[in-house]
Amino acid sequence: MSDANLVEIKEKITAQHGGDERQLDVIFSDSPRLIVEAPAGYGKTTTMISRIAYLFASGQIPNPKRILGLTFSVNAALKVKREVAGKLPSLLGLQNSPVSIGEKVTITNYHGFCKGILKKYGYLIADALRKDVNLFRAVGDSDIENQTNLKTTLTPAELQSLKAVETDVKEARVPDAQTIHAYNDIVIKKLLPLDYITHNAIILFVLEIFTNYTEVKKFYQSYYPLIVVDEFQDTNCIAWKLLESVISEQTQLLFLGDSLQRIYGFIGALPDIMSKVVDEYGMTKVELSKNYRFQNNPDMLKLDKNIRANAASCFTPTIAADDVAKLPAFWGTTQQDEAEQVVAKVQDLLAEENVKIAILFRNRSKNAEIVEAELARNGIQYFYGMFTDEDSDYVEFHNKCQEMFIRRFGKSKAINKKALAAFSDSVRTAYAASTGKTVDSLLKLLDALVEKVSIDYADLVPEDKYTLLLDIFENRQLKQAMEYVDSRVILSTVHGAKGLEWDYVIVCDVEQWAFTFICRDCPSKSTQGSARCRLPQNIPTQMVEPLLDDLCVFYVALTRAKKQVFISASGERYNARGRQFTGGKICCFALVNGVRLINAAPNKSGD
Ligand SMILES: Nc1ncnc2c1ncn2[C@@H]1O[C@H](COP(=O)(O)OP(=O)(O)OP(=O)(O)O)[C@@H](O)[C@H]1O
Repeated sequence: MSDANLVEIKEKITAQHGGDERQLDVIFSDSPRLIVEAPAGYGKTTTMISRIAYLFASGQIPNPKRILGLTFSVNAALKVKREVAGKLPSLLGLQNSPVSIGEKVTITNYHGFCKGILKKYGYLIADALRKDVNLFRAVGDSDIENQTNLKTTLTPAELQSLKAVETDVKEARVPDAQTIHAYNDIVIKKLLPLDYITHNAIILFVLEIFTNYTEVKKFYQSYYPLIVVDEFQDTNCIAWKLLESVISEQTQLLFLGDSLQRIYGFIGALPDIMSKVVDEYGMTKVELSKNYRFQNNPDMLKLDKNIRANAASCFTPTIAADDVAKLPAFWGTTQQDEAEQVVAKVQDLLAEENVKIAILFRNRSKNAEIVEAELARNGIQYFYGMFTDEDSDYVEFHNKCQEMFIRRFGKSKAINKKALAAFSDSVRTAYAASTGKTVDSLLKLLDALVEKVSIDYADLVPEDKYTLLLDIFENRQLKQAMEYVDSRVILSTVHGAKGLEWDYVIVCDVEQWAFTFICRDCPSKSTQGSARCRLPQNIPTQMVEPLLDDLCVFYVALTRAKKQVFISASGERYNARGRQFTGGKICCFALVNGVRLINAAPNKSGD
């Protein structure tokens, strides 16, 4: 490429980024190993997309090498791939489709990456893997016991071995080579013959191949001279081991993430991975400087900054009076009172044209049902998205979809609009006798997803459509299709809302014992007399880590709002078993240094 062309490409990217110097430093960097840590909305994903597009457009990926881009889900990967493809025509003056960039860039998630390797080399450890790995039904290890045919084929000792590895992964301990081999052996001998594979095995098979066949590992190390990872904070221990296996001394790295958005600690996301890799891999750390999501709302900017300052200083930041963020809040004496205020606000906000609102809860509970009933009573249409990954209806629906999908499209992969519509009809028929609202919502999500793939993703090759849909079913990701649902109001858990955004967000039940359970260890838990719960001056050591984990969930909830977030709480709450408690208080997270609650009721102000 000529210098003039390179200058032109750089100028175009600079203009697209509005001259944001920090972002441009990352995009045009010569540094081989970069880690970008930045809060929600600072443009991490946007920067990653431009970096890939720049390297591609400026011809910096020599044939036959590729960039490996890893994201949290195949859905996110697909969006990145489409956006890179979308940028290239303006940079190169050529038409590029996601298919043609696919020759230079592999963008997928950890499981997708491993499946690609197993398709080529799986036969090295199991003959059964000569068959397309996508034809096996993938199950979570914790789900094995719920599948009668799997439970009966495994001896108690084998089941125990599989579970022990699952526990290791959840607790961020990498199993050793011998344990991995023993685990894989059970899956190969007992589960593959029944056409099942486990989520962990998809990665552990590859780790075993890399251990036993170093030439295969070396091939991947040289095939991917640059590895880019988005949402790096959610990498778990086996995914990290996999990544380490494909990093050679020469590999260039770009990791992007935000340690305060790590909300999957409970399933094994490594606690300090963002800081750990800086030294271990000699990475240059870059911080982005501008929040684009909240750029038009000074209070949201302050809120973001101050919550982060609390996390960084173990809740002892010094914040000037001028910098304190106002956070609009509702307080109800009862749950019904809280629900009425939330719904009145929703009605108020809906007057704005095309506005989208999320009502978020930490968990599914009777509290959420009361808000839901109030929405219904006021005739407000809403989408019920209160899923949790462990919910049996939710898991079972994904398993069913996966099974029916593989049966229908596994061999032919002939996916077109008509076939997909027929597929979602057949799932609907399979659930004809079901009356539960979870299944009802899941059927709507399936329709929305199928429509998205049929219309917006019509240009994808059938193989890519197959991979996308199968990944969503395998990894219980239908909740991510909430962004395609045609509903102005959505009820969701915070975990379900990860990576999504709405104009307005109301976070409900921000109460002691409801939003967090660290209260158990808290010396302030029994203080009487105020409707607010403050953190103790000296936080007990055992409380710090769980406190920060829960603060991450609060932070993710707050930062899903593009225009404004509200919180609500009440003196009454119900626990998971429906038991009623009174005398509740607003959770300490909403009262940390640098946050001032203001009355969110329309036309009112003041504390
Ligand atoms: N340089 C820029 N100029 C204008 N808009 C930008 C710029 N960078 C990012 N944005 C916009 O800001 C919003 C947030 O960007 P992006 O999703 O990349 O942030 P993020 O850091 O990945 O956020 P999160 O951590 O929540 O996933 C997007 O709407 C994006 O288009």
